[in-house]
Amino acid sequence: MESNAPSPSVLSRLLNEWSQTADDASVDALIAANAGPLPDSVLTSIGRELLAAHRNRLAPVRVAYLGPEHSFSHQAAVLRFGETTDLCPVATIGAVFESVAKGETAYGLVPVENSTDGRVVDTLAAFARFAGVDDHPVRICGEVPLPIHLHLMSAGPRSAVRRVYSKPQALSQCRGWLAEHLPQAEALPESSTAAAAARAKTEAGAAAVGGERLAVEHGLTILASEIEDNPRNVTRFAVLGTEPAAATGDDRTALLLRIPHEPGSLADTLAVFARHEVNLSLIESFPLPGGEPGYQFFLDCDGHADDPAIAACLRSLGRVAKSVTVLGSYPRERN
Ligand SMILES: O=C(O)C(=O)C[C@]1(C(=O)O)C=C[C@@H](O)C=C1
Repeated sequence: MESNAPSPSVLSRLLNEWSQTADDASVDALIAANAGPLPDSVLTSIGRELLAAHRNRLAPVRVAYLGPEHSFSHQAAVLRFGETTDLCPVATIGAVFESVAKGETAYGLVPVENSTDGRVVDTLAAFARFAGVDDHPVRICGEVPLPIHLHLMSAGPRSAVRRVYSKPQALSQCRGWLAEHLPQAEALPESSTAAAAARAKTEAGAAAVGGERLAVEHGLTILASEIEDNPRNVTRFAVLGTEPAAATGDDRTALLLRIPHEPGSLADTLAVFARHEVNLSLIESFPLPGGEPGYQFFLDCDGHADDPAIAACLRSLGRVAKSVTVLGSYPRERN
């Protein structure tokens, strides 16, 4: 019987022809020209996978993420780097930074902030720790906004659930639902949603909160779907790397500022952004290391550090702040 499926050699020719000249912008162009029948989301996945497969054949890439497999960090890594990339699960967010810093992996994926729950403390703590190290090579070179849908899953029935495990951020994103629908259950922390699912599989009376794929992989039953308190729940991941990303005209810059611990110092700092007409999209205060009095601040602003306006703003900041660390400039992704 004749098959309509292209042979592997046709596929690899296709792969070569399209991806030899293609880059990330080509995937966007593919979507812009899409007249069906495939939906944009499918075409985006195909384009990205082709590109990733070709790049990996030329120079294999390793990427660290908070595992185990099928965590949201894993999903973000697949979205950004494709299934053919060597995706390496590690146990903590700090270990993702270490892996990139030591050159064990070229990139890392870490969650930075969630639209319901706010900042991810472990990530900011790692940035704060590494920013103090001279010549530290880890920087942000991209972002991945990922819609987060949370499901309650268990090996037993809902009436038997006494403990609900997940990463604290995921538990917090559905704390209203848990309080209303499972008031008898104790919410307990795990190192990731994927680790929580593994535990729910073996522990009687335990359930996990995580992504749909985890239930499939661990043979758990979904007891309640989409339990996130905010239906537009999105987590923004940072892509860590050691090479700076070039300016695209639609970029974001992440900064860590240490400012004098005295009245008016934060106001003076913010006035610099206003004077240079630079828009801020995030500001988070964070304690200084070693219990020193005062705070350090994480800020995201629109633009690239190489843009003249941002470069001038950074020079002025250098005059009011004790230290200014550019954590990275990278293309903005819209979700
Ligand atoms: O535990 C996971 O699955 C993760 O990838 C971590 C993480 C986070 O810490 O924010 C990522 C996305 C969701 O917000 C929940 C958990």
